[in-house]
Amino acid sequence: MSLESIRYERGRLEILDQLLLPLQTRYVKVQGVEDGWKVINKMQVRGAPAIAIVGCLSLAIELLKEDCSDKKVMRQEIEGKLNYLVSARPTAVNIKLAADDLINLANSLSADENVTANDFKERFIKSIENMLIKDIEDNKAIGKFGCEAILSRLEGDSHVRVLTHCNTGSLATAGYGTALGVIRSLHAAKRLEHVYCTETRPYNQGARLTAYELVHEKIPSTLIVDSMVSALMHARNITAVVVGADRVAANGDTANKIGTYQIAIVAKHHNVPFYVAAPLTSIDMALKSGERVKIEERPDREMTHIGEHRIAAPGINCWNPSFDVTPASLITGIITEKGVFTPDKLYEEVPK
Ligand SMILES: CSC[C@H]1O[C@H](OP(=O)(O)O)[C@H](O)[C@@H]1O
Repeated sequence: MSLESIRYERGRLEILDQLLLPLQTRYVKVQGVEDGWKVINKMQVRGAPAIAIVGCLSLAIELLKEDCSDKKVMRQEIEGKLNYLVSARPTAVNIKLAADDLINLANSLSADENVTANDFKERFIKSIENMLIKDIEDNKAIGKFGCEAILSRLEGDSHVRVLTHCNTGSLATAGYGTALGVIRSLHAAKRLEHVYCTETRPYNQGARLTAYELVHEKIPSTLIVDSMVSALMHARNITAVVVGADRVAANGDTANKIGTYQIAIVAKHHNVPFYVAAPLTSIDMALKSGERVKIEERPDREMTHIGEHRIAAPGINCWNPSFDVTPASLITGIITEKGVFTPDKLYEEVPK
């Protein structure tokens, strides 16, 4: 079993085709930005951080092959290719923020007369490669802070039962994961009694990917159908819910996988703390609230079929939004690599 969603060395990028998991482990070569756009849009690679990292690495691969001596031309091409990559999926903000940072870097390298075209290329590609390392460091810090936050609400050394949704692990990031990173940290601290993961229809990130990661690491876990969340909270004493994020607005409203909003409502009803785990690269401080988040709608076939097998009546209309927005009022805390913030304090307290 491989949990490495991204395989990269300079000049070579492969991604684990997550459409084939858990039954097949197959890596797909990414040889430029067109390949990068395709594997993101088809969800062969998915997860807000992984989308940003793979998209930018696909640009690094393409740039390395180019023999360009004109920095201004390079800068222009970089901007165009990054804007193209951002268009692959609209809801997660990570790739947009990464593109903005990289365009700013390209502008400053292009304007600096002491920087040669080769220096430009080297420093630009290095900046993208650093995203891989930083993402894992951020996730380890998220795991630590999230573990501390959940345990701080308990007395003694009791063990916790956690519910999570979708996939936020090594298959959604460069490694370790965000919400699943919190779960890994609780497990490492020997304080995790059990984790429940939802199947997360229709792409089944939970049943196919999160379950895959949990089984691989022998973390005590149970898969539940999305519609079981209320019954689970009624029947089992769930300590906390921890989910990921695709775009957190400045007021703490959070866009995440479809179904997150209703889990937050059920958690509120049962007085179960509801945490969002997300790196700062998932926080869109330019967005005042979740009202205006663009929610991606995906093809009907992702609902009506599992693989080649049709499971819905031919001719039925479908509505397939890939995300929903959980209002800040339902969120206990936002766990980042810089600490845990209540939604009302996020804008003023998160380091800019
Ligand atoms: C670590 S962020 C993962 C985030 O992305 C997932 O969406 P998708 O699988 O469509 O890329 C889901 O919303 C997760 O919470």
